Amino acid sequence: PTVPAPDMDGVSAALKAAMANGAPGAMARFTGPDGVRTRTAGVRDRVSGEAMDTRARFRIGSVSKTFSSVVLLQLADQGKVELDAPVNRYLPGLLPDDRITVRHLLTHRSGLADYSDAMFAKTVPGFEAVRNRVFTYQELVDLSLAEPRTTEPGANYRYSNANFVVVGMLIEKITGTSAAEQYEQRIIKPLKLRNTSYVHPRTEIKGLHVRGYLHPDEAGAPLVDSTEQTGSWAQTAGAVISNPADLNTFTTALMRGRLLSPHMLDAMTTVTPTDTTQTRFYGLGLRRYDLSCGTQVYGHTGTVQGFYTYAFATRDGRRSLSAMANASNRGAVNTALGGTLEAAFCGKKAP
Ligand SMILES: C[C@@H](NC(=O)[C@@H](C)NC(=O)CCCC[C@H](NC(=O)C[NH3+])C(=O)[O-])C(=O)O
Repeated sequence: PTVPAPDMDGVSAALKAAMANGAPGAMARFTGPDGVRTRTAGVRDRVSGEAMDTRARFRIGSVSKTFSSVVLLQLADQGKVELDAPVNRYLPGLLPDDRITVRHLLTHRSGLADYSDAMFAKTVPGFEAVRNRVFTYQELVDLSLAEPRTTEPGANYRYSNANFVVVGMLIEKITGTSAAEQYEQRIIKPLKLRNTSYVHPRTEIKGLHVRGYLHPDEAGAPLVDSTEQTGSWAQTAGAVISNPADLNTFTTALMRGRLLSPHMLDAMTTVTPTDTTQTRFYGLGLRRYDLSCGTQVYGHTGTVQGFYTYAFATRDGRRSLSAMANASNRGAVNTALGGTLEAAFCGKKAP
């Protein structure tokens, strides 16, 4: 069946809207049956004034959760972990409730509180306090367990970074190697993602990269260059670095069944609603957005200091889009950037 061509003017308009709302720059890369289309706006570095560049690397935030989910689901495919088993079977005594299962982590239904809410209640002080800190997984889990749980296990969707920190612990316990090693072996090398890395706790982004800018809570206060950070507060929940081409390669390979068995990919894309709009859903470490033209796209969003990211593909993997704006703590930028999805996947609005 023919699919609508991407509305790249609409994509550009969304990037410009992201800038108008406070991003120094933004970019998008669409991959489809007619090839690759890219658009950029503004700068990747406010000091040098160097233009945004779709080859440049950046922090992808929670798109990392989909990388972590793929690794764990590959282990499930290999029979090394059972999704409906208690987490405590693999990490004895870690969680105070044996009813919390591996699947509850991947669907954000564990009830484990998100420690990042308190950590970043004051945006810039919170960031400055952790940007050079190295946390153990256990320290992050302890921060979560210090707060009340947010739901009975399995009862409600409650997004939490803690879930994917525990996923990182599971990956390392089950494989006996680091998450970095597992990303490399199972995703980065097989897909030849030459601009994707997990360098936690190193703070710099190697090679050609975008600088990210954090908006302070106080109106009118100067932007904070948040490019260098350990990302240790997020780790397997948000510390992967990538670029638009690699993200499109990743989401399309995932949807085309190159990373998981058909059974496991079906499990991953089996979703439940995350809100009452009936257009936003979550599966296993994967979001589904239902667009106005009826197209359903699968992937993840990312928010990390200085960077907003969208990385989505159609279920058949024939079309993908990744978009990034180098600002954060500015919801209007994130919303504007999200406009790239409708433009790219639904095409030009009928006149
Ligand atoms: C929601 C998003 N989640 C993620 O990407 C994870 C890794 N990021 C967060 O939890 C946001 C942490 C605060 C960022 C900071 N905000 C504040 O400090 C607010 N006081 C900022 O905006 O940079 C997702 O799944 O799409």
